[in-house]
Amino acid sequence: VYSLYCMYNFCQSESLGQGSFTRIFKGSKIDIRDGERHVTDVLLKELDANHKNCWESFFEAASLMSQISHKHLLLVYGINVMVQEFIKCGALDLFLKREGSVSVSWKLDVAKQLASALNFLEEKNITHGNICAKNLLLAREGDASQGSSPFIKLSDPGINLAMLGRDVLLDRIPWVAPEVLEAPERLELECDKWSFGATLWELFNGGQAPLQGLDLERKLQFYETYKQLPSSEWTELADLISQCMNYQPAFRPSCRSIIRQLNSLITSDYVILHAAEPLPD
Ligand SMILES: N#Cc1ccc(Nc2nc(N)cc(-n3cnc(CCO)c3)n2)cc1
Repeated sequence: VYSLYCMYNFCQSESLGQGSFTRIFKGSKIDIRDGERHVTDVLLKELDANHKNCWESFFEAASLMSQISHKHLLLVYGINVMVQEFIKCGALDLFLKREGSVSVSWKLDVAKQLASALNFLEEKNITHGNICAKNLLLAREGDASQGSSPFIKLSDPGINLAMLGRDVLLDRIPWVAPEVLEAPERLELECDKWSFGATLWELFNGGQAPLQGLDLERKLQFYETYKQLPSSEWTELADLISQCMNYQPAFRPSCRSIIRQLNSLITSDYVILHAAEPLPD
């Protein structure tokens, strides 16, 4: 395998000028092979903003060049780099593990933001297919004492579920909805509701992965015997999670119902009793 792990980093400062539609930068490609770092100088060619409309031909040319090789032809290392906005605090699961205790209202705020992102996707009839705390990025940590609240962004779903091998799907239990295991090519909106339930569970369990440590056989049995995740002592929350994780897709709540139930959770006295930050005196 040529390069197991390849990270591009390029410094905007080393702009080498302009092509006709492109800007070019000097960068370095870092490969780690047999535990050694190999740094290769690269040139990064970026389609400039006002020519985004011809990116197909830009990529076509690049992919053509990357498929052939000749000593007098330029080597194109790759074009499959997704460039995302860098989100300040990274993935939510790691944040929750690092942070330990965040307040119940902080968690409900994050849950509501995810629910509104799902509501938006539902209105567009778009199924995400990979809702989990790992794919929630924390743009703003939020600080109760400063009165600022957290702000999350849902990451891309990654490779389509239908393209993944069965073991990968099994390993995604309990985030992947049971019906998806049998027909991963027929993704319906309801499967995001199931994953929302599993993500709520992560959110209220310090970011730990549900069913962690179970092997694939036991994970499959969990579905085959219609099991539910260990429920929270907060019964209204446990109810919402089990409604979302209903084995009958049609019985799962709509996004509007999820948002309504989250709003009533926010007003419940459980929040006051379990505020992680000291109560205002
Ligand atoms: N310490 C630290 C730290 C790490 C990362 C970021 N920022 C950032 N920005 C993004 N656009 C995507 C991600 N990201 C993280 N894990 C995944 C894979 C699962 O989705 C994606 N992280 C900020 C701080």
